[in-house]
Amino acid sequence: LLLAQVRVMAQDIQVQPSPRQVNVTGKSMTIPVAFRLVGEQEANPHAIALLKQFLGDRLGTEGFPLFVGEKGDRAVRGAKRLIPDHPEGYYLSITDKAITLAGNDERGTYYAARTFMQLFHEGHLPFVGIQDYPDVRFRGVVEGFYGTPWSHEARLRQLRFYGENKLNTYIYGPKDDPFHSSPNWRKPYPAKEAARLAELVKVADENEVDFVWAIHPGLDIRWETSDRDSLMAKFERMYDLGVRSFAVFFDDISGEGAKADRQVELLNYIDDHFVQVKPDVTPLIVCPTEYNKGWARPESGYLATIGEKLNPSVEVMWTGDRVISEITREGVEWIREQIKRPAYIWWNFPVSDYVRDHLLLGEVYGNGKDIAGSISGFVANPMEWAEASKLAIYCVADYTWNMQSYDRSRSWHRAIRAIIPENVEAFTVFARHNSDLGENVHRFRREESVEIQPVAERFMKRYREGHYDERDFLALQDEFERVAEAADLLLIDRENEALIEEITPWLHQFKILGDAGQEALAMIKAGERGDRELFLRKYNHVKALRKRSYELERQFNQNPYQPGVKTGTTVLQPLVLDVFTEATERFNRQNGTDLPLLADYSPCKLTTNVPQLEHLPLQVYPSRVHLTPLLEVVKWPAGGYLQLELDDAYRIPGTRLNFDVKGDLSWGVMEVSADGETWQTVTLTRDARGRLNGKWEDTPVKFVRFTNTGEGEQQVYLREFYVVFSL
Ligand SMILES: CCCCCN1[C@H](CO)[C@@H](O)[C@@H](O)[C@@H]1CC(=O)NC
Repeated sequence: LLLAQVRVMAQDIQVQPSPRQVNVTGKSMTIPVAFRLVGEQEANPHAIALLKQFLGDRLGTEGFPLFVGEKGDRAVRGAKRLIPDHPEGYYLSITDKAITLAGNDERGTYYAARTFMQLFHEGHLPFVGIQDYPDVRFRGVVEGFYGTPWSHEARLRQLRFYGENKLNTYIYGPKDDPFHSSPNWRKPYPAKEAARLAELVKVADENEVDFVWAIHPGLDIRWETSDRDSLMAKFERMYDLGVRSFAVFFDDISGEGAKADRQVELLNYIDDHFVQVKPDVTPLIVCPTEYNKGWARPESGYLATIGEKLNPSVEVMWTGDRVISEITREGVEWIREQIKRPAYIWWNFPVSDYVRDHLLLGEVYGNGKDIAGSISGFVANPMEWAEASKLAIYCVADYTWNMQSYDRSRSWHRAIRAIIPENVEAFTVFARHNSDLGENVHRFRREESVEIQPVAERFMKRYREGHYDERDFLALQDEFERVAEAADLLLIDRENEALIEEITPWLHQFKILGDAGQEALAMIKAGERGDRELFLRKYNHVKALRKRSYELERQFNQNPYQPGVKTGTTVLQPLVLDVFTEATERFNRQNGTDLPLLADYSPCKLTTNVPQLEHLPLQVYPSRVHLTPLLEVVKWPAGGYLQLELDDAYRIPGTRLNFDVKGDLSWGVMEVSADGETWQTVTLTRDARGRLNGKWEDTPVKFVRFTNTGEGEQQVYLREFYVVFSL
């Protein structure tokens, strides 16, 4: 046995998530050529399987002793006192005599094995004593977004990723799976999907992940025993597929399904007659209809009913003070009072189904580090891009395991190394400029391009004043070069093909951004040197790049909500536009020319007095304006209006309203106006799919508005609202 000559200090211990207590002697040993497992019969079989697969042919009947087991098992009898008395806790020790992996429970042993595997790096084993356990009981991901559900392969990769990062929960709840939600929640999965779900459950088990199957019945549930029995039967079928963890989602619904006492009656029934009678089913989870403070209405008594009448063993989910929000101590203490139990956090990040043209690759920050004692779970709702979501998921794993030691920047950098170790630098450049959401209906924003932002701001200010600092110019040029380089390096990356496939449209957009940035800066230099020919070359190149960018937007990631491919929208894109505009305006003044600037205006302005519509982004095309549809129920007060003001007077060959609403739309009227004063009503006709169509072929108009002229508030789903206009 050779004592390795390297000293290993606590900070050299690269274990993810960060362990709670690490004691080192500073010494280490070379890795034994052979190990013998002690305790195989009693220890968690998944931990044993993992170790066997990892150690491979180093494993034999002779060799360095590796004791594995749970508290009480013979193999780890000596370590009993050292095992933390917490769910999923473990004690790990490496000495020159033996290695011990001792779990407080089966999952703890599995985590000890995972930590042991991480200590193998760099070819030696540090002499160490680790006592570790997670802050948050249930940690993981809720696949709960609108949009294309993750593929089967993506889900398998996710489950293995959770095993590696000590996440123990995956909640299956894709809004657009018809067997999870309406219309087929009552029906069993077809054979093929059922087999896939069974495989997911198996792989989840192997990775010590609870596979939670969620049902979303609220859109059309009837409060009768027939639907209750349908739901129970569906849970039984999922149980037969191997599912041992269940959830009921009542989010994003209105009407009958939203009634608290009915929901509670059903949930208690499920708890009493299914969860509590099965020997091996984990606590039932519910997502309430009032799932954030912004939507909680004390007068409705909804949360009070949940708090007082729902069985205490049922977990209640919560997204925070708003639908998309940072989770604070104050916020979780508030909800705990209402529901009379710690909340099970459903964190709506990095979900991007309301900003589908953006990738959210930034750091995970803003959540309190002092909330562990007040919550029972914390699951992240991800993007439809499974691999790209791993960046945030990795950080959530770090944060929920050991909050106090969580470091947002260290975690983010480690996440990138874990996901794409061969192209860390390139992906870091890409991710730091693809993290903000842009203007959105939830007004949730994230930092972006943090390092270069002050340089860009200072440069533009001084450039406009006529004396920029050359060092700032060079720093910006360098960043745009890195952008272009990163895009090309990542486009040919073959190490994580699934990731590259997801982000390829954004990589092409990123390359264009890098080139456009460099060329816009070159316009400045050409202008200063009075080199008209060079200036015009660069000017035309930037315009061509802009056009390519626009065409890319039309070609990729088409969806009815936020189609297109946005990148660097908070700092770099505006900078390119500002530099181009300023340089061109100077050139025009110096040369008496009238080179057009880039068309980046929006020919349409939205005004409304309906709160949920106030910040609705518009999708503007050459002759059409789309409102971004909303996923949630819109409360449209009497007198509430939505108005579009066009940039000129147009005829309207077609306009379409698609409000998914119970009953007719007699309470609303669509009108047009040329001056915003006198209005004419547009006749709307309902088509086969219930959508309302209208048009205005008379005198051209500038304004289109829709008003609730009825008596009371209406609740609608704003599925589609667009106006086609033509000169
Ligand atoms: C604003 C209500 C629409 C949906 C809100 N969030 C997410 C963000 O868009 C979306 O993925 C949807 O599943 C989810 C619903 C939700 O937050 N439930 C607790």
